[in-house]
Amino acid sequence: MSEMDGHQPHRVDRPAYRASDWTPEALLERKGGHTVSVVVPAKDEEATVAAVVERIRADFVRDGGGGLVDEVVVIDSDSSDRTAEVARAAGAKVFSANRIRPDLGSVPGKGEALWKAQHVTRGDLLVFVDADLVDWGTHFVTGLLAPLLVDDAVQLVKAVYDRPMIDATGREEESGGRVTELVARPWLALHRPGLAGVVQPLSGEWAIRRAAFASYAVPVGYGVEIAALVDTYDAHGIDAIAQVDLGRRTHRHHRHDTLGLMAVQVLAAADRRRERSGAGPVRAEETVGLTQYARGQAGFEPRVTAVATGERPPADSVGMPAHAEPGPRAESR
Ligand SMILES: O=c1ccn([C@@H]2O[C@H](COP(=O)(O)OP(=O)(O)O)[C@@H](O)[C@H]2O)c(=O)[nH]1
Ligand SMILES: O=C(O)[C@@H](COP(=O)(O)O)O[C@H]1O[C@H](CO)[C@@H](O)[C@H](O)[C@H]1O
Repeated sequence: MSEMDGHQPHRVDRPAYRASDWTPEALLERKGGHTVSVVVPAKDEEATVAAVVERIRADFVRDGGGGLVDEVVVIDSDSSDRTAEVARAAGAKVFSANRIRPDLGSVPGKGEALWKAQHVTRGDLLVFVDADLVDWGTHFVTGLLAPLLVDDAVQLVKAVYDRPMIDATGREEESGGRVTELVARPWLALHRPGLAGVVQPLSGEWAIRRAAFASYAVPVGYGVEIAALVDTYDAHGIDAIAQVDLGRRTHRHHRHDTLGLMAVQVLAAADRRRERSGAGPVRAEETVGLTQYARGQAGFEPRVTAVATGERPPADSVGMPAHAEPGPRAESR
């Protein structure tokens, strides 16, 4: 296993690593023959997309080439606002998702944007960053790239961060990641317990080797992240997945009703992969360990809860014991 600045690259079975442990300069020395495309999927993000593009370009793109990042590409999903214009003005290469490979048609969705991005980017390393970020930093890019540059075994890098929900008054009201907590983590607990160590399975900031991503089927909607995670695990094993602690991230949040739509897409993508191993229907164990996370002294610490998932047989299938009379004999006095 290679080292960077005296540190071991992060593995899922270890505490998430900190982005600050890799300097841009040290990473640039390790870049070698790699090319890096930062891809920003955007739908109606005119308020935030320019800052995302400008800050990444300013820190990592050199106009003559040779920077840590070779291109910043915005994939516009039919925005109804000025997303494409402001992104282009910020220096991004901007493509309209439905104009990429028109021979293949077009459907709305984030996964569609990321799948089509493969046809208009040239990096062998792809870094995906959402366009609606508010509280973030360009260390997101170095942190996500580092494990791919220092360890050939790593195929996918997932962001780990605090995800506070900020209300209209700017007050932090609770933690975000509602589909993560209510859909993704429970599904992983039931069907891929080996991925319980992934702190943010749906994080929208992630990096992947193009060759791996290009070998996966990609859900057209919000199932793209859970799919890439499960596909990497199934194809390359747990050691191909790294996590990096990026500190804190806030973004524009969905209303609850639209989260339902996202949940359907995450579940549909996951369920398509549930029985991939051909092992037949997954027997729900009597109890399942649900792993949840809270940030502690040493980073994100897991808390595992045994959740009862067993079932009783139909009542009419269990005969009464010979001596017992039917009726509420167990009534407490
Ligand atoms: O059809 C879509 C839906 C979403 N997005 C982008 O994908 C990212 C994540 O989407 P969203 O913010 O809706 O999800 P959340 O982060 O709130 O779960 C954002 O940059 C969106 O602009 C996109 O490019 N096309
Ligand atoms: O993590 C989640 O539960 C969802 C919703 O987050 P919030 O409840 O709005 O903070 O957000 C993530 O999931 C989406 C589906 O994978 C990704 O596309 C988003 O980028 C990511 O923020």
